[in-house]
Amino acid sequence: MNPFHHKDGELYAEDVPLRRIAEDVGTPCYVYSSAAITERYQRYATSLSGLNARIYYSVKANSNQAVIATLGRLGAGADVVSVGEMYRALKAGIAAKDIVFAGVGKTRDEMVAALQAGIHQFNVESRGELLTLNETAVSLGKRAPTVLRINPDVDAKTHAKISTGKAENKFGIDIAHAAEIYAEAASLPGIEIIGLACHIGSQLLDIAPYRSAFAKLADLTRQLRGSGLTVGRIDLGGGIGVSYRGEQTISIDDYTTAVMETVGNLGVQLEMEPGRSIVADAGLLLAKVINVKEGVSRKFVIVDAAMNDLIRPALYEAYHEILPIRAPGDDARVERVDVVGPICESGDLFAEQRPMPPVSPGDLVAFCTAGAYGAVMASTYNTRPIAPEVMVKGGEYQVVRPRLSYDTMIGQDVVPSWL
Ligand SMILES: Cc1ncc(COP(=O)(O)O)c(C=O)c1O
Ligand SMILES: N[C@@H](CCCC[NH3+])C(=O)O
Repeated sequence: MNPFHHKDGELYAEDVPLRRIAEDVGTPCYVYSSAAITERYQRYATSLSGLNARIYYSVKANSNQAVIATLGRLGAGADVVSVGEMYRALKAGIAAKDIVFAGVGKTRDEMVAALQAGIHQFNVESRGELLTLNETAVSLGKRAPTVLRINPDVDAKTHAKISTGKAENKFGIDIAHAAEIYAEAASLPGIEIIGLACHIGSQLLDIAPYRSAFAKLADLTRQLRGSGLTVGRIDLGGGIGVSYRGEQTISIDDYTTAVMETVGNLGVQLEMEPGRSIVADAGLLLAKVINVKEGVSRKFVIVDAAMNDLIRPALYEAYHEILPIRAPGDDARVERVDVVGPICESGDLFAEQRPMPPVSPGDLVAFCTAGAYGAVMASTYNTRPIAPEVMVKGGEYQVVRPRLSYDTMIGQDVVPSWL
């Protein structure tokens, strides 16, 4: 289902006209569809239902508590990468026993907080981290439930900045060192070593890298078991890509087949950490055209959203479809424009030479597929308030994070008395 659709010439989110949200909440603002989030999650749950598998929603993709709570109520756990995310997940109603803590640089304080909370699992990414976790757990009289995140040295064939499974990436324990470190983990009093994990990257469009990574984990599992070690769990990470501009992506059923054919007969508990594929196309960024400027060589559409609200185009040259809220008529002209924000950087560019129906100041536009890695990556650069977030359910909507006020932003600075 597409939660965003034109009706009577206007773009709606479920049963709510986006124009009404813009008038009520102001722009820019993020809008999420709870029906779409629910449906995206259910697709995973249904497809994986024949397997011994559990879904830990990757909170980094969209950590609004309304989103986490929606997924928690459907049965998802949470994959977090900081204690801040752990606190958010807990506050949104996810139990500590349903939280997985991944990340390449967990601090000792974070380990203490997660051990005291009693989380489900630590995904450990290096020998140094393993030893620190051991010491920390022993000092608290606890054992840390642990899986080792393996770097399988597989090319995920995605953008270099979001590829995580090659040996040159900072993530995970090199597969060549995995057996030795796993055996060491099994000997440590503060570590309960349970299994393995991997996550080879984000926005994967091809199933082949998954197959080779999972096959490597299956071989490693057999090798470890051959040396008398126990491997009871494998966390397969996230990464399934979404279609930003009509590209073909991996179907969840094909993914499930690849899982079954590689690690499905090892008798282990399986875990997945999807983020983007659950929330990306369940959200959009709503903005207003401030001005249309005719340059010598180009036409610029200047909108009130900027790279501080949605950084993906500036950071990864990512494509987001831009839809006018008023549906263009059949005979509408199309013109090539640069869509830019008001920030003082030439990189504050959402789209270059994009064919679009003509728009005028005051018109509303939507940046599509912005539910993942949108609001969570926002900043206050240029002292721009963080955009509010709105969740829609059927004909209802609610602001799930208000716009940050200027007073809140500016009020945090302290001018030293000794100046
Ligand atoms: C360890 C880990 N798990 C899960 C995810 C979620 O990935 P995605 O949003 O691509 O599904 C990420 C982000 O890439 C990650 O680093
Ligand atoms: N921020 C990235 C995804 C990073 C995935 C996190 N490991 C994006 O917007 O595509």
